[in-house]
Amino acid sequence: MTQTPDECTAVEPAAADAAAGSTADPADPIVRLRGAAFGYAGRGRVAGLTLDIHAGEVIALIGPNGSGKSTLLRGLLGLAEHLGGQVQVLGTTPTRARQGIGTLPQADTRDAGLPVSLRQVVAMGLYRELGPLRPLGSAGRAAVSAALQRVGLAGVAGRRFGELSGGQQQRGILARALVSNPRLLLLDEPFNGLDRENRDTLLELLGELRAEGRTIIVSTHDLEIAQKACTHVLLLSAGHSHDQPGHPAGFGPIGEALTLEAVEHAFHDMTVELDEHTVTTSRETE
Ligand SMILES: Nc1ncnc2c1ncn2[C@@H]1O[C@H](COP(=O)(O)OP(=O)(O)OP(=O)(O)O)[C@@H](O)[C@H]1O
Repeated sequence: MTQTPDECTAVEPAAADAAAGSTADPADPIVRLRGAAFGYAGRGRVAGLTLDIHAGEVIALIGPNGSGKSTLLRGLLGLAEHLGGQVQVLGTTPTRARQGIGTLPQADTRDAGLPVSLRQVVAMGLYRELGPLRPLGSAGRAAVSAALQRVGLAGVAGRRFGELSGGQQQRGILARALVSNPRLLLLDEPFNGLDRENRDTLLELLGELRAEGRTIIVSTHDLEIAQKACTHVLLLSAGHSHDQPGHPAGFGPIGEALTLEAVEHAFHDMTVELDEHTVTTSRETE
């Protein structure tokens, strides 16, 4: 990952889309942002993003609540509004790139009550390619089985998704993200609420995915995960007031950019403590 100066003036999203176009070169970065801003209802929630993420890099996305981590991940999928700057994902626009991206949204955004089996949940990861009404076919079924095997859940494939433990559901959603063999994975706090065993399993899996050369952006508050599984860190800081968008506070290889000073800078109005492996924060005014 290289950090470049914010040399590109913001352009209209439509112009950025046209620029992204179909001229993708395999050597191009997987994600290229130039002064990018994302938000909702016309209001920027994260802005000033200028960076390149290259194939095989695993980025830990760290920042206080509300700094825009989820908004950035959603922006890369075309699900949050692109409000300025240039955005290129897999050589094209986020919306067009979406099919090539595996995602794991935050646990609280999922509907675990749906009457579907784990196998059906994982198969949903193929519907963007297949279309929802097309049968999976033998290749699709084999991909679903392989993804379930990979996350250690082959034995519970037929169980109703909502009956699985939180850790199993999380691994199931990761299988859904992996089933289409994506080049880019966007994982939003995949370790939240996991017990030690599930956390270790996921950490090991992340290491394997990294070794395979996949590009991954993973938001986390867990520094041990950042240090063990990631090659780079992007620190986001919240705006100084509620009206201001979050913005980058540090960016680079883990060994250089993930320091206590940098984390304190990102969590600027909070007291930061690093326990065994987690960033714990409290408001200075508390
Ligand atoms: N769908 C939405 N519509 C409007 N505002 C939103 C929406 N989702 C998030 N926001 C707002 O955008 C800001 C950034 O939120 P976001 O969820 O991206 O932060 P985050 O860094 O991921 O936080 P957390 O660590 O709590 O998940 C917050 O002020 C939040 O209230």
